[in-house]
Amino acid sequence: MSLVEAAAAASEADCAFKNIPIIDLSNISSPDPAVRRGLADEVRDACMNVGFFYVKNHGVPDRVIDSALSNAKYFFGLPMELKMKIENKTTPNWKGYSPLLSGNNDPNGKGDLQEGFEFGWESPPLEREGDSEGKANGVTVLDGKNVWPFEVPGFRVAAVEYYHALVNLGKLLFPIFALALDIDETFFDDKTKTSAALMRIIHYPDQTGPTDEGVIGIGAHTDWECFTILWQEPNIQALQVLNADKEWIDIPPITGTFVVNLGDQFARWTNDIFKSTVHRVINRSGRRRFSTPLFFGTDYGVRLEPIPSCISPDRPLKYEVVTAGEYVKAKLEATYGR
Ligand SMILES: O=C(O)CCC(=O)C(=O)O
Ligand SMILES: [Fe+2]
Repeated sequence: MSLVEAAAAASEADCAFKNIPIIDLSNISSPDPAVRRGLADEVRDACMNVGFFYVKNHGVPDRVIDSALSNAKYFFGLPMELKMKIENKTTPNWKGYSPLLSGNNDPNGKGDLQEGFEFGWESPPLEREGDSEGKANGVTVLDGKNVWPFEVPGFRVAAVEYYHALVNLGKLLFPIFALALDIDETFFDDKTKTSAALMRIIHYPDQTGPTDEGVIGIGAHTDWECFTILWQEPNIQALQVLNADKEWIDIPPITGTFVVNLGDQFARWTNDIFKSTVHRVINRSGRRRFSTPLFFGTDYGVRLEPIPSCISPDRPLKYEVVTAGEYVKAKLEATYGR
């Protein structure tokens, strides 16, 4: 069955999921093509019907996650005037700190009840603390250097180690997504040379008690890149995903997993055969919550041209072709203002 036929056969019922699949990545680097094909088939079902899946046996050590998170928690605990020294609106590339309610992912919302810290690629080894030297890959306004708080000496090293662990995982996932699309496993290699991946560390305060409907942790939105690899704080239910019946489905944290969800760039590459599914966060747990998405896109200069097998007379091209950088930049401007 062709991709377009498979997408047409994916029934409304399949997309009215009540939970999301868990995919085991133990064999992601198997030398046996049949094993990789089996994994790609699982990924393909999840991408066509849900747009979200958990991954287990992903190979990222807990120590790396814990170290980045403990530094980030210390950072978020600093006085506001210190955090605001590296506010994202003062940097040319939206890197740095974003205070509570400064971003708004849902145009119908009044602001996202979260503070965050965002950074992109930089190469280890990191020889000194503080401000970064700049991104070796930089080609567009979205690249360029990261900004780091001088007050938290271990943050940069720990966060960049975590970032690279997730970028390496993402680089293993791209060939599987390509196989799932019946294209060559190397299809994304020359489109992901500079690791156009942004990591965001997010702190959601607790939101119990009467709440303004227009203010939640992150309003209903889709992600902008190809896919997101998300770590969620254990034991706190806050993330929800919208299914085809317009029901919000809880996506609880599962120990030892990341959530992987597709974003708009994959929807554009695949003419919506891969779903970029709407999701949101509401933290009514009674505790503050942390999470870390890594948003992994194609290089900023790459045009998001649909893969030919995703177009047919019955399924004409849905999106205007733009570059990945133009797309992400427009979304950053709309979300954080400029
Ligand atoms: O915090 C989460 O669980 C999800 C965050 C998210 O959806 C985002 O930052 O795009
Ligand atoms: Fe998201």
